[in-house]
Formats: sequence, C-alpha cells, structure tokens
Amino acid sequence: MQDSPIICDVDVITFIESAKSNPFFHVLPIGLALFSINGRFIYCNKAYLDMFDLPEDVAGRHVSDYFLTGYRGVMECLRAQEMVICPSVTNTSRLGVSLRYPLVSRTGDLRGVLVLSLSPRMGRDAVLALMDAAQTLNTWSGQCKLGVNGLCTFECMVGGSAAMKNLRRLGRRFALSQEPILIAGESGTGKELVAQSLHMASPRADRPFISVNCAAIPHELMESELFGYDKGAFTGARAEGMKGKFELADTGTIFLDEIGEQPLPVQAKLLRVLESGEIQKIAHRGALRSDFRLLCATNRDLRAMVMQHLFREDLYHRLSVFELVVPPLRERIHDLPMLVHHCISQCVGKERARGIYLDDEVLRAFQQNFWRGNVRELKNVLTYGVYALEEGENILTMRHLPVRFVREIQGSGAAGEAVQGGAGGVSGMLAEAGAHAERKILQDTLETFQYNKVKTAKALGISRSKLYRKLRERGLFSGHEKEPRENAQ
Ligand SMILES: Nc1ncnc2c1ncn2[C@@H]1O[C@H](COP(=O)(O)OP(=O)(O)OP(=O)(O)O)[C@@H](O)[C@H]1O
Repeated sequence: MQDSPIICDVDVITFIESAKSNPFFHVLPIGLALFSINGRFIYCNKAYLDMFDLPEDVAGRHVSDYFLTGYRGVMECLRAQEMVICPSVTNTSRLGVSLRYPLVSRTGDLRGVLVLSLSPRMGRDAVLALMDAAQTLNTWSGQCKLGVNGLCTFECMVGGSAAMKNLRRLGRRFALSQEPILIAGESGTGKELVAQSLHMASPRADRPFISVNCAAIPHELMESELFGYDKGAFTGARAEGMKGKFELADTGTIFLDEIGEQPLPVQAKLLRVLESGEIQKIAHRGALRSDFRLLCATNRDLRAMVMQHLFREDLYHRLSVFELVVPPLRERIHDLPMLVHHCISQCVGKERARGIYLDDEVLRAFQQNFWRGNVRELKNVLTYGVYALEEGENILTMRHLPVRFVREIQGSGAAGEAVQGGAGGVSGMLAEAGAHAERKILQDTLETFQYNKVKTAKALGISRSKLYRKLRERGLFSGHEKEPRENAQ
C-alpha cells in the first residue's frame, strides 16, 4: 500500500474501454471505480454497483449525487492528491470501506481517482485486517493523515499492539450501532482520539461532531451549555437565545468528555434526553427533538462513583452499553517505538525525524517507565528532548530529557536499572537481562490473554497476587484495577 499517487501512463479512456470488455472486472469481488478530476463517475465494475446499489448508467453523474462520506473522500483525495481511507456511506445508507488513490500522469497532471471498495458483508474480518495493514503502513511511512474534516480516524491512531488492535476492531464494530459508547482510560491515553475515530467510522462521519469538555464548564452553566436556552431565559443570557450542544449535534455525534464531572441534577436531565430523544431547552415552550449519537469518556471509575452515590446508576447503565477501555501506555509498551517515531515526526516533520534516534539507555528507560501521563507525557518528554538537541546532534540521550523526568525515573526502582545501564558489572547486567526477560514474558502472556489477569496468572503458574506484584515491579501495573488480597488465587 502506498500513499503517493499512482503514476499512470495509460490513457484513462483506453483503460476503461478494456475494463468494460474484460470479464475479469465483472467478476472481481472488490468494488472498483474511477472518477474524473471533477468528481464524476467514469467507470464502476459490477461489484461496486451492487455494493452501493447504483444504477448501471451512473457514468457522468457526480459522486455527491449518491454518497455522503464517499463524496468528501473523493474530493479530499483530488484536493490533497493523497490516499484517503474512510467509510463510504451512500444517501440510502449502504456502507463500504473505500481506499481512494489519486491518479497522476508522469508529467504530474492529475487524471482522476481510483477507488477500491470492500463491503463489510464480504467478510468483516478481511476488511478490518486490510484497514489495520493500511494503518500500520501509514504510521511507519509518516503519512498518517487526519480524516477529511480534520478529525482522527482509527487508521491514524498509532499502535500495533494486540491491545490497540483489539480497541480498533471493537471500535469499528461499535461505531456502526446507534447506542452510546463509554470510553474509559487514564488521562492522556488517547480517549479523545478514540471518540473522533468512532465518529469517523460511523455512518454519521459526514455530520457534525460536537465535543464538550464537562470538566471545563462551571456546574451552573452546564444545563444551558448542553440544552440551550430561549431569549430572555435569565439575566445575562444572550438576547437571541442559544442553541445547546445537543441541538447542534442533530444528525451527528455529541462527545461528552469527562462525563464523571457532571453534577447530579444534570445527570437526571441527561438520562431523560437519552430516553426520550427530546431536549428541554431553558425557557422554551415544548420540547425539541435531536437525532444525536452519544459518546462519553472518563478517567474516573464510574462504577465506584455509583457506589458512592456520585453518579446515577441508571445513567451509568444507559451510557455503558458499549464500553471501550483505552489501555495505558505501560500495558502496550510494544507501541513505544511507533509512538516515538510519530511524536518526533509531529514535532520536527517526517524528513528530519528519520535522522533522529534514541540511545539505548533512553530506550530502556522509556520501556520501563510507568508513564503516568501516558502518550501525552511521552509526547511532552520527546518535544523537550528534540528541542534540546544541539545543531548537528541526532541522538537523544538522557542529558537531553527534562530534569524532572530523569529524576523521576532515577527514583523509581524499575527504571533505576535502566538509567545505570551496565554499570553494575556482570551481575548487574545479568539482573538487568533477567528483569528484561521477565517483563517480556509478562507482557506477552498478558497480550495473549487480552489482559485477563486470572488467565495470565494461571498460564504462568503463579498466584494472582504474585502476578500483581511482578507487574508492579516491572512497571506493568495500571493501578486501575483492584488487587486481590494476599493468598487469593
Ligand atoms: N494512539 C495514539 N496515536 C497518536 N497520538 C496519540 C495516541 N494516543 C494519544 N495520542 C496523543 O496523546 C495526547 C493525549 O491524547 P488525548 O487528549 O486523546 O487523551 P485523553 O485520554 O482524552 O486525555 P484526557 O483524559 O486528559 O482528556 C494527544 O496529543 C494525542 O494526539
């Protein structure tokens, strides 16, 4: 797979004439379409027509006559002259996954767009595997592009670990439903990116995405922000009234970040909106309807909040029909090299990033660090490090990293081994190698059993409490879950 344009010497018309008369294109199970530089259909094979239920005489019609997101995809591919992957949704709700390549002649002239489409009905697993492959290649080639409206997509989210693959796999499936999704995970793990990716993988991808950070809104303003108000609602209100976020999200998605920060009275109103689909705008006679899809995120333990009567139980159950847990960075340390590459590229551009390396000591320290601030912390440390490089320097060493970060990892037992490197002679090196091997075994077994601690402990032949102890020693414990009592199995 490549992101650069496909260079074609073959005349597009000649290609179409031979495609039309070649039975191979009629039996090909992959949808294939060609668009002109104005976004008009030039050619579609049978699989494409069937997949999207298009008429046989579609040639000459514009992509926007039939497609919602597909339209934006083709036009973005023409504009940016880069590969664009995102779902194709027709205005009759037929769904496929499409890869769009710009066709450029040797002299650099844009000739059109070649679209390859796969139908989820052809085998969802095959479609997901293809999208994962595209994602991995995109990340490594530094070509990770945001979606057509600047939002992140699952293909752009960096990470090839089993945990991230599982997150993407479930996310793409859940995205197709209309039910709310609760995104849980520590701060800085990428919950907001997951929310954007869910929207982009949903049939509403071309519709509004309204993001609300509940922690940033004072409690007394929350109701008016979410549900809006009519003119003259209260002193200090805008004379013309204000649309609430739910109203703005009509036909699209509303994302409530830090949902755990909602005050109880607003939680009650939220539940009513979810159950009835009706919004009660302040000082408005009657109710308004809004067709929204709700996504929420939290870094708090909502179940514990329910027990403490800080979060409504009925709302919790309504929100958590689908729950996606974004794993902390230390539980997907295999993603570290990819993320490092991605963060440095974002900082200095992909050309310069290719020449920047981490020395072994830094790499070991990174692998063994607890990463309390997750990807956000990694990004900050690398940004500091890259700017601390002197002109002509290419290798990031410990002396380029923030003093606070270095002190922290020197203070933590696990990372101490990393920072001191082989300074402890043969026995130090053996201890380090042993710790490294143990960490790898723990990590691999956790991934094999999808982070199920009971199964992992059983497979390793140790008690659950010993497993937790080992995870903590090797910097793999998320601290999110409750630990079993000593002797518990
Ligand atoms: N898988 C990823 N690929 C690329 N960048 C990522 C990934 N995960 C996180 N990031 C980056 O890390 C930073 C934090 O991500 P984000 O804001 O989505 O986290 P969050 O979990 O919503 O945090 P918070 O709970 O504090 O709101 C962002 O700069 C984001 O771009």
